[in-house]
Amino acid sequence: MSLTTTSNLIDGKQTAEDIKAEIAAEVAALKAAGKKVPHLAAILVGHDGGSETYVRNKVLACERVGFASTLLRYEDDITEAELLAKVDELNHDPEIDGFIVQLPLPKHIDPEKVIEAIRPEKDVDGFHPMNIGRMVAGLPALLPATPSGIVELLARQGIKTSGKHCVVIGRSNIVGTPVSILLAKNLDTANCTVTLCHSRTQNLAEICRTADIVVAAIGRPEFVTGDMVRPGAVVIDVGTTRVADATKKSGYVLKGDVNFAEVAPLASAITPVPGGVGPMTIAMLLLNTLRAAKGEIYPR
Ligand SMILES: Nc1nc2c(c(=O)[nH]1)N[C@@H](CN(C=O)c1ccc(C(=O)N[C@@H](CCC(=O)O)C(=O)O)cc1)CN2
Ligand SMILES: [Mg+2]
Repeated sequence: MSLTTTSNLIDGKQTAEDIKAEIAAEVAALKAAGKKVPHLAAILVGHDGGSETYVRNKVLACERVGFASTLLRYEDDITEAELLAKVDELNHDPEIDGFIVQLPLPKHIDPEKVIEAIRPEKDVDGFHPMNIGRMVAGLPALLPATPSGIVELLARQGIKTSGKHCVVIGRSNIVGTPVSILLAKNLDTANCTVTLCHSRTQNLAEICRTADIVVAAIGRPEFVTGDMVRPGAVVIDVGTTRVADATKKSGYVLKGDVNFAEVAPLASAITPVPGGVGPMTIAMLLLNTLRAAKGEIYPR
């Protein structure tokens, strides 16, 4: 049987819609019970095109599920001290259940310092060391959205992970490192044997070919080529790089970290870009906001 058909596509967009419908039903129930609806705030610094899109989509997603949302925009000359003061205001604002600071930040601002300044119970990105530490320890935590979105996507597609060899390419704090930890956890939706590869890994292609599941999160367009993937592997593409293309109205095309034309015919299942992991990131952010509002992880 040929695997070259679209039947091996993992529809992250639809899965994210399903999750949003579940969240919307919970919000409707909260409303019906006379309770406050969850309120997400987002801080956006500067005018990066990708960040503008992602934050806009986060605000639209809040509307979709019935959350309140607040967007706080600052120019890219905001000082680190000023930004930390805004974070502190949100930390102490009883109306706000959770908030994010969109990354990347301008070079003069230390993202680690900003992330550490967010109260863990409002850290709906799941980036604070307290949430990362709790995740590593297997304690209830607000989990980082893209990693938990990948695990959820595999689970909802019925893709078996237990005992499988998963090769993660990329060790960022946002995706590669946390997803490698999550996938190795003793959970029904994980239980993988994980190899974490990065820019210094030797024999990367060879290691990749041993994978049952490849997670490409290296931020290099079309890095994973056909010769790196074992026929029948599951391929999860986290990359969303805007590559200049004068023939497009937008001036760019969106490229994943996987050479889709080469890899899709080999893979038993593969996420597209767009429409794969990206929408799951936003759905899981909403889920974290609901959890924060309900005090599920850190009781109020
Ligand atoms: N504070 C945060 N900053 C960043 C995060 C994050 O989780 N929190 N992750 C990425 C960007 N990101 C979310 O913020 C994100 C990236 C991509 C998508 C997405 O839906 N992509 C679409 C395509 C959209 C487009 O046209 O560009 C897709 O893949 O279908 C959502 C969220 C870095 N920063
Ligand atoms: Mg995607």
